[in-house]
Amino acid sequence: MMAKLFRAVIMGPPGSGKGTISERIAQSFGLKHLSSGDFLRENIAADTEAGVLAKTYIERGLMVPDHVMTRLLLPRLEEMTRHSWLMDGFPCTLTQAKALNSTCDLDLVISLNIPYETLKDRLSDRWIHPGSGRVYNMGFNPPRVQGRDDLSGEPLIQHDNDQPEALVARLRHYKDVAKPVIDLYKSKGILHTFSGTETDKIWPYINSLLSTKIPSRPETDTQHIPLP
Ligand SMILES: Nc1ncnc2c1ncn2[C@@H]1O[C@H](COP(=O)(O)OP(=O)(O)OP(=O)(O)O)[C@@H](O)[C@H]1O
Ligand SMILES: Nc1nc2c(ncn2[C@@H]2O[C@H](COP(=O)(O)OP(=O)(O)O)[C@@H](O)[C@H]2O)c(=O)[nH]1
Repeated sequence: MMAKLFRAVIMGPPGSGKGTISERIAQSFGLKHLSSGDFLRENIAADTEAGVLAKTYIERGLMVPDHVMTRLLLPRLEEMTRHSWLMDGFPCTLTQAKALNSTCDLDLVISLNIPYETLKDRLSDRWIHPGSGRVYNMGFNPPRVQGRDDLSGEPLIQHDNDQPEALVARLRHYKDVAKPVIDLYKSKGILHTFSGTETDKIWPYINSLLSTKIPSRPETDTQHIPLP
């Protein structure tokens, strides 16, 4: 059991490696990796009222409105009083960040700062297993069988909005909405920014930062567990 509960958020533009790094953190430090995208997909699959609503936005390549996100996520976080977690994909906006603030005290925020050319290259080569949200990259972490998810064997797909034509608008939007969130966490003294073009080079810095903040690693809690 961890001595003290630890709550962290990872932020960054599309393709910056949030999901990839979150998995490593979950494996190394035993935090639960919570992903807003996974949580939305679960709600969509379960046909919940919020899931049906969220789907109409996601299908159009739009962000889900703040009130839908907070209504979905905050009650689940409130249930996790006995767990340490790392949240990936939430908060995205200042409204979401303020709502999260009223629910819990964050210990740390990781912000990934990755050059545009790198994001473009990675995303144009990102393949996704739509059922689980597992991601692959044909150069960096290819699936064992080309075009197939490692666990289910189901086909992988690419998202239109990962292609360069959509990326510029997505990045501009990310910068606009994320800036006040980053400023908020900076003013609280909990923001740690990591820059670079390769996850494998950034990872040791994140690893050593977290090693100073999370002394022990529980033997349980080692898997990626999407929100229930
Ligand atoms: N915090 C959030 N606020 C609003 N919409 C969200 C949020 N998190 C996820 N979404 C919606 O769910 C979709 C899927 O999210 P997910 O994080 O899996 O993928 P993504 O958009 O490809 O992000 P990234 O490229 O950064 O991994 C998003 O495109 C967006 O429409
Ligand atoms: N070439 C390369 N690809 C990477 C690297 N890190 C992550 N990726 C891939 O880049 C894509 C985006 O990473 P992901 O973790 O999904 O980023 P997110 O959108 O911020 O969650 C995925 O296809 C990853 O497999 C890296 O250092 N080099």
